[in-house]
Amino acid sequence: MEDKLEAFQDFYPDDYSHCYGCGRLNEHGMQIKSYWDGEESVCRIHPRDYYTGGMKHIVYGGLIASLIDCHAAGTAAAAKIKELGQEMTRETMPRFVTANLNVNFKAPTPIGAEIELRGKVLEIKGRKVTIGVDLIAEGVVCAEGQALMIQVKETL
Ligand SMILES: CCCCCCCCCCCCCCCC(=O)SCCNC(=O)CCNC(=O)[C@H](O)C(C)(C)COP(=O)(O)OP(=O)(O)OC[C@H]1O[C@@H](n2cnc3c(N)ncnc32)[C@H](O)[C@@H]1OP(=O)(O)O
Repeated sequence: MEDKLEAFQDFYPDDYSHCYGCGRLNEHGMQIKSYWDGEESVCRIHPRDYYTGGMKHIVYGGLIASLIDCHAAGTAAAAKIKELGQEMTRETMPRFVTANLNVNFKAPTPIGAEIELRGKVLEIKGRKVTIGVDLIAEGVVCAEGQALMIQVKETL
């Protein structure tokens, strides 16, 4: 039976599915999955307990940045295809890479808690899509990110 495709990342073609954060074909990666939830995008993940940041009970900041980055990349692709009025398919899904990423770390992110990433499309300007992402754990916004994603030219 064919796999059911539904997360944004499921629509990345095989050649583009090796990202450590979001590539479904990277067996060592986090394989995050992002979805629409109304006008926002959402991703939920339980990072493994060895992603510690200095102290045993705190998530590593680089991992937090990676999660925000990959959720923003998926959201940018999904937002662009929505703007074009097209369906997500492996043939049509545009590919975006990060040109700029800013993360504000607001509170320690506890290890062991489910992390929720909520993305908002802030601007779509041609190939440039700006996404804001809140990273939430135990009801607290632990980090806020903003990413400028650029659609790669060969996928236009
Ligand atoms: C490349 C091949 C790999 C393909 C893979 C695809 C993978 C799809 C699967 C998903 C995977 C997800 C992965 C997670 C997200 C990463 O982690 S991606 C990895 C980290 N990011 C990178 O490696 C990107 C490295 N940088 C680059 O390749 C190129 O600089 C970029 C970002 C593609 C831009 O190059 P370009 O297409 O030649 O852009 P260019 O025409 O110069 O500029 C376009 C516009 O963007 C603006 N711009 C460009 N860079 C910046 C910047 N840093 N700051 C502000 N504005 C900027 C320009 O000013 C310009 O604006 P306008 O004049 O149009 O208003």
